[in-house]
Amino acid sequence: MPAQKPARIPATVVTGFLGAGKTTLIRHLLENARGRRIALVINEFGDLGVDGEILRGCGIEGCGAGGVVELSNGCICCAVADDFVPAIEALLALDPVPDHIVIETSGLALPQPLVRAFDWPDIRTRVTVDGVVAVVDGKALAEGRFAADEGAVDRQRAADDRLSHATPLSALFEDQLACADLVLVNKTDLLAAAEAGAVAARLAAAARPGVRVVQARHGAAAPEVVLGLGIGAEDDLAARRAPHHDRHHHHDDHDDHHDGHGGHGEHGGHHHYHDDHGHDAFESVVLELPEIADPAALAARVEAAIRAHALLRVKGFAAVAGKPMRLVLQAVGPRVATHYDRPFAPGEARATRLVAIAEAGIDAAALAAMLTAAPAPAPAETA
Ligand SMILES: Nc1nc2c(ncn2[C@@H]2O[C@H](COP(=O)(O)OP(=O)(O)OP(=O)(O)O)[C@@H](O)[C@H]2O)c(=O)[nH]1
Repeated sequence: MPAQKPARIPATVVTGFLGAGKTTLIRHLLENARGRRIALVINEFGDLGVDGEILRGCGIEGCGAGGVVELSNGCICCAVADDFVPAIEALLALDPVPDHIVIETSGLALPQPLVRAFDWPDIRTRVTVDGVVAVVDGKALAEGRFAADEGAVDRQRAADDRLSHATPLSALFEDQLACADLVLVNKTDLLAAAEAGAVAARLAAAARPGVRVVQARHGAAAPEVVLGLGIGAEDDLAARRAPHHDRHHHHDDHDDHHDGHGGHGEHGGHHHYHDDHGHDAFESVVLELPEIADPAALAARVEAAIRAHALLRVKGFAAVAGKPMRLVLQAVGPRVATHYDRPFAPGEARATRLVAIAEAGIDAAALAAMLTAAPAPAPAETA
């Protein structure tokens, strides 16, 4: 007979903007789980499944052994009852049941509708929200990338004074922060100690009173700090609303305006995130490329595309001619990084696929042309 489990399984919701380090944190938690069975629910924007792949491909023993469920739809919101409840039920049906559930939300998702989903009658009796952890890219914050005055969107906003003055970026960031029970200032390796301290102080002032702010490098926070907060977040949702909703807002229940069913464009997946004003605030474009010759040339093209199209995030995998290993490409803001993670499995397609995410209005065709443009001839290999 399986050991007696507590009445309700704790679930930790990991929120945080695109590229803040959610997957990195979760990987660290799994590496340090010490026998605790952690099940994952991964919800990504864009339909590439990169995070699940990274977590499964990490080669850590027991990594994701507690079960991994992917919700392919980037926005957990009104689609919740369709996708989310069965995902949780699948994890609850595991034998033995997981000790803890960790949910990685998409970097563009609001945590509030997800927490609300735990109020669903069939879920509520069996799972409780242990806590909401907001991972923040300390470097991006220090560089002002979430500042409320970011150009393009403000112009659009100026044309419609019904709207709040928060940009989709800053509004989303505020929402994620307002929902947090713990804030993890990540990427402090890229900051001087004083800068990191200043960012942490700013976040502590912006978060709800009493919320702990801790600093981390490469998501390295101890499981004891992140898991087991025991909050029961589903019971105090009303307190978890960002101030910008009160400034100009008239919707009775804005969270339900999110539409998880992103439209599908011609570029193999074109997702939209609707902000709470009903705009398509963000979009993703999935690009399929042939095997590439030169990782550095790909990285250079991605870097140029980030500048040209103001991309917020690019990630994916590439097959490099002559290399048995799969290349992972990651870009957050202006920086592009690549590394090889694992060999392609026998029979696995040697595909190159990238997902690019930007604020709405991106010219997907021009972006695709830019990234798929025939590269300059690769430098001749010397034997
Ligand atoms: N220098 C530095 N890089 C980091 C740190 N944490 C994560 N990264 C890198 O930042 C990139 C994004 O990290 P992820 O963990 O994938 O971020 P994420 O929040 O899961 O991203 P999305 O799922 O796309 O929203 C990766 O290239 C990481 O290796 C950190 O503390 N310092």
